[in-house]
Amino acid sequence: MPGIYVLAAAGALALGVGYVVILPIIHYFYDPKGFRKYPNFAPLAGITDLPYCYLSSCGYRSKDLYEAHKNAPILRIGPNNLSFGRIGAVKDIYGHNTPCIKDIKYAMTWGSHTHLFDVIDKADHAAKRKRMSSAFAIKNSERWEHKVANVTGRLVKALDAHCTLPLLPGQTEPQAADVTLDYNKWINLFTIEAINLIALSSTLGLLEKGSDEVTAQRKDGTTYPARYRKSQDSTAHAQSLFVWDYKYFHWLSRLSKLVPKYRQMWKDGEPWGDVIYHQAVTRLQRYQSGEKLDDFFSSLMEDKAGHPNNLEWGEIVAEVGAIINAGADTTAIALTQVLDILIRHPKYLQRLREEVDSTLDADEVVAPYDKVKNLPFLRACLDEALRLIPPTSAGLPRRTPPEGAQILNEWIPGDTSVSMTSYSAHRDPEIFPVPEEYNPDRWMDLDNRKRMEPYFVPFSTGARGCLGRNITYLEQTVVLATLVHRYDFAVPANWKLGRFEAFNLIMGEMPMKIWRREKA
Ligand code: HEM
Repeated sequence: MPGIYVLAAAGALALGVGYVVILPIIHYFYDPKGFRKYPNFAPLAGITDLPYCYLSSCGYRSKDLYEAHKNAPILRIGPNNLSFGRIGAVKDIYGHNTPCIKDIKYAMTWGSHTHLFDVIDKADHAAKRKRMSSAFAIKNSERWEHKVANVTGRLVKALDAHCTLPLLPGQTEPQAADVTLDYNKWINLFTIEAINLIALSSTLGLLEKGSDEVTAQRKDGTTYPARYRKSQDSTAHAQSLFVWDYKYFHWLSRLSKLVPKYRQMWKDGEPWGDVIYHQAVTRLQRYQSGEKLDDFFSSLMEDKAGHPNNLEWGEIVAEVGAIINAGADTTAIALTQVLDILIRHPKYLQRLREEVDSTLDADEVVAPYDKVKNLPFLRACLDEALRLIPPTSAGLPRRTPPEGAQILNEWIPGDTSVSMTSYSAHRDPEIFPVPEEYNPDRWMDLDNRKRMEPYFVPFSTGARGCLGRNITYLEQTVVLATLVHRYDFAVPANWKLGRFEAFNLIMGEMPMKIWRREKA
């Protein structure tokens, strides 16, 4: 009798191995889509998605892909997954007329309801986008300037408390005791507060307590303390390692919990859903008590004429999550990078200061948006940083329609996963000469700007392009102008900003000495 069990177990094992290993190998040689003509990004990429998962654990996936694309316009990065490395692919994959839709990668992390960011179906997306787009329109975004000014004022108060005396004449490096600030931490607290105020009229008090500790709430109503940024980043980090293998994502996620490092990562990420839920419930209670507030939540609940949208509660929670998720870390990454780059390019920092100083009064604390929104060099500095290191550098996965699609003059069969990184797009030397150089001047000539803009895709492009563009420029413009007007900065010698690419980049600490400028 035991022999039968052994035989059955051996049979099951053989079937399992056949399914997981042998079938993909047969499929690779059978090659129904003709993908073997494309170079593999890694030796086994035609057979399994695991090499791409491995690449995701290495640090900066998009940068590595860019290097690999130098000799190959199209790379096979998984059995059914092609990466494009020439700029013409941007329009074909992401442009307004693309037949491609978001790939099933987005469905891997669906909750009970889809939201604006992860919905795949075109009609469902159009309905969601229409509901939210008036709130995101430039006129409305600018209406929220007072919210951005409020949070910037609170950031200034916190930074003032970290100020030290100016560097001595001739001193180029800060003393260790003067490095009082992790700028990246504070700018994250700023963007979390800003998006929660804009989206939900909520103030979390993070800039006052200097930490990301908030309340999380389970579906049964019980609450517990949680870390906002840590749970958001850990979720993003853990998901980004395995999500590229659509077939085995859930298995790999479970298996990874056997490794202490990943188990801890998933655990740290657990409160994220409950953090969002608490924010949504708190705002709903205010809505139900009749408070009239000017924020995104109001657009979710009612249309412009004040008629109820009658969304299911699960969808409301999902949309709240999408906005506060998409709207904070991206802007924090941009603001961290641009300051880091400017500190390393003092001549541009000086030019920016002169431009900002020429429009702000010496004692003005928070830069009024009206005064700084059209400063050309300020915008050039921001755009050049977004070009050089896009906060979302990643190849955003799209899926060709069943009948296939023409990409980069190649016919790509249906239901294929396709992508191009903005990191590569921004390095096309024909469009952006000397692409590795930080050169804000390339944005100063209007004709040149017009020529580059179609290929400048930090916010992606087309129907699925970023809706929060106006809001992030509002935040970035006000904050950067305020900071360079009021402070001077120095970072330790030999220190380098750390980056890990999850879906967006996750930035390391930015240790800094900060002091008030004499004239401000
Ligand atoms: C520097 C800042 C930002 C960058 C670099 C950025 C980048 C992007 C990118 C690349 C996408 C496309 C993602 C994809 O196809 O998977 C996107 C979509 C989106 N972003 Fe942003 N974003 C930024 C700020 C914001 C802000 C502040 C908000 C909200 C207030 C926001 C809300 C959204 C939403 C809702 C979508 C989904 C749009 C749709 O699918 O219709 N983003 N963003």
